Amino acid sequence: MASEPIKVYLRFRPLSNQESEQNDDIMWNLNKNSVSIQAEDLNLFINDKKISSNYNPSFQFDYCFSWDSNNQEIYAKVAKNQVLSALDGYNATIFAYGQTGSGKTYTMLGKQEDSKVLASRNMNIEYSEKTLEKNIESRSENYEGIIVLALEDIFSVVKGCSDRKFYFSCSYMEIYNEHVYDLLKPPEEFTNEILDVVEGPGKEFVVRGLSEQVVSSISEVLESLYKGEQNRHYAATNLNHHSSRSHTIFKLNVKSLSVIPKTGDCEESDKYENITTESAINFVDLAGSEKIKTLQAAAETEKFKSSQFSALSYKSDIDRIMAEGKNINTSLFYLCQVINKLSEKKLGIIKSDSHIPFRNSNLTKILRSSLAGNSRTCIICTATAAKSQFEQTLSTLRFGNSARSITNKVRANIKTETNTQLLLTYEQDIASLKRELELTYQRGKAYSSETLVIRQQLESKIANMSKKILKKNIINVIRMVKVKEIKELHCPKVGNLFSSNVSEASKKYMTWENEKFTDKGYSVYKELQVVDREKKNLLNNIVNINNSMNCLAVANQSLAKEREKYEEIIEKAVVEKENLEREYVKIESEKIGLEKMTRLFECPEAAEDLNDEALETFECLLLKRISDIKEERAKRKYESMYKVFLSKVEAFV
Ligand SMILES: Nc1ncnc2c1ncn2[C@@H]1O[C@H](COP(=O)(O)OP(=O)(O)OP(=O)(O)O)[C@@H](O)[C@H]1O
Repeated sequence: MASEPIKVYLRFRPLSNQESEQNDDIMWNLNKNSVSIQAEDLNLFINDKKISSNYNPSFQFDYCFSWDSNNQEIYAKVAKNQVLSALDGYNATIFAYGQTGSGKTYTMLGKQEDSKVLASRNMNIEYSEKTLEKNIESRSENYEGIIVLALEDIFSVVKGCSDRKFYFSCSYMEIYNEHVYDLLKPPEEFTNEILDVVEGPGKEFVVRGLSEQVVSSISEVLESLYKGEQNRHYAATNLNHHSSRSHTIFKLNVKSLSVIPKTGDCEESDKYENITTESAINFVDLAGSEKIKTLQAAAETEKFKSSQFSALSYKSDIDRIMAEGKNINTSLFYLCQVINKLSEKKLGIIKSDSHIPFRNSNLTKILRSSLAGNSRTCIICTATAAKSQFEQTLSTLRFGNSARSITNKVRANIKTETNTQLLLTYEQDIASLKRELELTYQRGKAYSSETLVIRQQLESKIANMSKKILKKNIINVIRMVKVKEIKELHCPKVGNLFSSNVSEASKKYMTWENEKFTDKGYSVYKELQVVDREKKNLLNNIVNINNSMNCLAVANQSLAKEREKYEEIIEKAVVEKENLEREYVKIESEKIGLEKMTRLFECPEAAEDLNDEALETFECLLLKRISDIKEERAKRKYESMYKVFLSKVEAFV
């Protein structure tokens, strides 16, 4: 995750007719990246005690656009990169902040006429591919705002992307008097339902029940946008006869899918990787702040009165405008509070774990992920350089300056999945859609027309996903069958077990190819599943037998080794036994000889019975015995004499 500062830009609008008529003057000095008060005006304000003498306000921005800049320049410098990076999985937020009549809506939506005229004008635009190219080429001639310019860029890039498939959906919400409304509802249903802002699992706030329109072309997106514009709250204020009385967020969700071959060994069914990106671009047009006393003055002008029909409606309209103004100011106050806290945290003025009051308003809840989350965010501060609006402009500049120190943690939302994982994701999506559907039923609105529409949408999504899963499952089964066919070539025994099932399955695959998702196709698929199960069982058996055989082979090997060991021992024992036998024979014969000798000594006359050879042997033995005895005696005698000699030598020494 990379840290990325929120980019903050300043845009001054030209002086309005009203300002020019009142001979208002431009009082700000603009540089590329900074803005300050012109020297003569500074002295004037100090003399009038509007600012203190030691205060010379100068504010830094990522870029300051002067009153003669047009929307195309702003878009190219501020939003283009952010918008296009959404196609690579980065979330983006572009929002306009400034006092009423400073040019926020002009920047986001372009030159506004009456909203209904605008809506019908734009809804009639047929955004053919030619129109798209022509618009991009001749941008300086038109008045389109950042949203349209961004859409033109997005759809032009997508058109040139042949290796990726893109999916878009959009939503459009309004926060009016602190209530959230779905601007994409039909006008007659629009104000009926106030939507809840709830905390999602990823700690992100989401608007429950906000509708999402699936769109696939620029004209479809614009149709939704201008449909929503028709629902939006506008009123006349002192500075703007067509003032937005609500904050709006137009969100474009972008998903893309590309499939690439996988390298390395892998299952047949996982030979490809599916790379998906998922992102959202938020276009935020805030309502403009206005001093309450200015609002009151505006409400009481003749111009305003003449636009009303009765005294009663006049009174209630004043009350409404005052309430709107207070709500706008309150929510903008909470937004400033959040921006200031985030900035102080970043600058180390407050602790890094300090509480940021996002929960104070729906606006700050919804903008949390853009101001302190995963989003490439840029803020366009719109203002007037007119002297009469000095205080409001100063407050906008302060807001921008604080926002510049905030950083977000940004990462691309990219997922790489194999077919199996993708299937799992689809299954999980289906499960969560089913849960959502179940919840909708439980809320007891199952039979209201609105719920029926949601249900139909969810059911069609489920049906689409089920079809995808079904198709992928069948492809997997076919692939496995093919693998078995190949195995059959190499392992005929196993092959025989399968051959009948395989050819049966192949035939059924052909049937399926022809009949796709008809009932027959579905029953073929079911049968294929049975074949698949049988095949798996057989394979399991073979694996088990193989395992047993392996065990036996191992046991056999260790027995052979044991046997070799014992054979060696036996061989040695045999040799030893033979040696012992020989020894025994020798000892036995010696014993016999000695016994005979003993007998001859005891009875010498017995020698007369001996033959010549035995007599000679006896003689040899006798002589040897005598010589041994003599030798023994001589040795003993010598040893005793040597001892005597040694003792004498010792005695002598
Ligand atoms: N840069 C600009 N060039 C020419 N005209 C502009 C420019 N910015 C604003 N205007 C004009 O000023 C008027 C007020 O602008 P816009 O409605 O955009 O203000 P806003 O900030 O959205 O006000 P609010 O908060 O009250 O809705 C409009 O008539 C618009 O056409």
